[in-house]
Amino acid sequence: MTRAISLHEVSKYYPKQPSPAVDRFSLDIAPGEFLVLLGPSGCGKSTVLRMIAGLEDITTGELLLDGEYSNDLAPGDRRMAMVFQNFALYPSMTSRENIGFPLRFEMPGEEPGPRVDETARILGIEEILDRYPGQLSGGERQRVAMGRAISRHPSVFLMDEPLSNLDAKLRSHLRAEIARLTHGMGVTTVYVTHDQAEAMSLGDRVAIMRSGVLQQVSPPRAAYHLPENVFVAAFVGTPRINLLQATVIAPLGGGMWIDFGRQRLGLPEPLSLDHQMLRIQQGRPIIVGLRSEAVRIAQPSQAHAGEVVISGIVEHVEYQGHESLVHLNTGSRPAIVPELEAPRPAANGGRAGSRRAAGSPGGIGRLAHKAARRIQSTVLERDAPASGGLPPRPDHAPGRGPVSVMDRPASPPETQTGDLVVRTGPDIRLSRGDRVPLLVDLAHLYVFDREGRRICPAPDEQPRLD
Ligand SMILES: Nc1ncnc2c1ncn2[C@@H]1O[C@H](COP(=O)(O)OP(=O)(O)OP(=O)(O)O)[C@@H](O)[C@H]1O
Repeated sequence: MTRAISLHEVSKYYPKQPSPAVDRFSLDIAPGEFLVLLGPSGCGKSTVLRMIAGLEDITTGELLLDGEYSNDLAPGDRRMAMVFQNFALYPSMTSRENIGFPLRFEMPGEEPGPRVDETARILGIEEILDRYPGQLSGGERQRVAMGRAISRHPSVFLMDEPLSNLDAKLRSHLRAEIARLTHGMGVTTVYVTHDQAEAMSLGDRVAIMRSGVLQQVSPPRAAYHLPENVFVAAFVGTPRINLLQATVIAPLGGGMWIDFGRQRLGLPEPLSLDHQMLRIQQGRPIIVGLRSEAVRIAQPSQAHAGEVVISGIVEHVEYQGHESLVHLNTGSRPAIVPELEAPRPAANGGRAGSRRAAGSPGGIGRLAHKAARRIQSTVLERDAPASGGLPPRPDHAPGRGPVSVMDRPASPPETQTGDLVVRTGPDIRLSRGDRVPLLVDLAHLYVFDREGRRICPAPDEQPRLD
């Protein structure tokens, strides 16, 4: 039997800790669902998992299992099986004994052999049943650990970074195996990871946490395409989304631009509904998000409808075999999400940046409060645009831009990293200092407000996932 799990406003305070490890966490997990808890180290994922398992007391809030209040239910009565990162096998027992051990308690008087054999068949580990953990590879040990969980026929699997001790190839192989197994068995699974690629490939839904606070729960595609805030946008996706500080310029006479300091993006007219909504941001700082698929290096003559032209100067080309990542300087100021990266080194030894506390949105009701909790201190901003060899500020009308193809400035810029990373084919030949035209696809433009909330595409819009 598989079961529903509901957490209502669950908080966890550890002794002597000033702030909660988990802060008013609410989530409903459907029977048979594969739910991934995703977030950076220390954000409270394992604590949530352990509260579901009954290994950690809930300080405030409610845990419901199949609708029944279960905060005080003993771990052994929850019919849940856990798989940990460190395999947790008994070294003096063979694989067969490790898998059969919990069954001796769950099915007293019954011979565990048939269940162990059935499990070994499912996992393809019949060959190693008589070996001890010390005689197994990491991947084999983790299979045995999973076997021990599966053989119990639990109603819920709780997995805490079960693959993080394995090498990349094995991880991807076992990931596929876990997906196949859990979906095949239809057992509710809660899976903790800090690896966004793992979360995206495994989860029916992904719950993204930051500093104990749930940021967004959605299917992986929505987490990628419609991140609710800048933290989610930055955490999900590889290469990481480009985040640039900008302002909206919308003169009364018409037209609208997004101004990055040295360059502007002209929004095509007639303005889309989403872009019209940006008018209220006029003059306020915003954060623009451009995923790598939103920008391409190409001649302006190749621009499709909805693409506008800016330019950038090549700082560095990262060859990756199947593609290259081109780091460019567009003269913009990156916005940095604190937990996810150290501030990038400033150009020419300039100041690294100043932390500005994100303002509270003020008491405009519960939703606003909730949103504020999600996004507190979301972004750092780097003070000055990178200097040296910057592209000129284009004098362009909406929808048009400067055309300057790979002309090499007399003295190349001295910046160490760019503000924009663009994906290209592996064969592109570029050198540091080349100026290249960039086509920005406005259909893939994200805009976040000063507090990091997504404002474009508008939040209440139906997902447009094409
Ligand atoms: N037993 C404990 N006593 C005090 N603080 C704790 C305890 N366990 C966890 N914490 C703290 O609670 C916060 C959340 O920890 P938790 O292990 O849930 O995070 P996590 O997201 O699972 O991190 P990781 O991915 O590194 O395991 C952290 O700040 C951690 O230091």
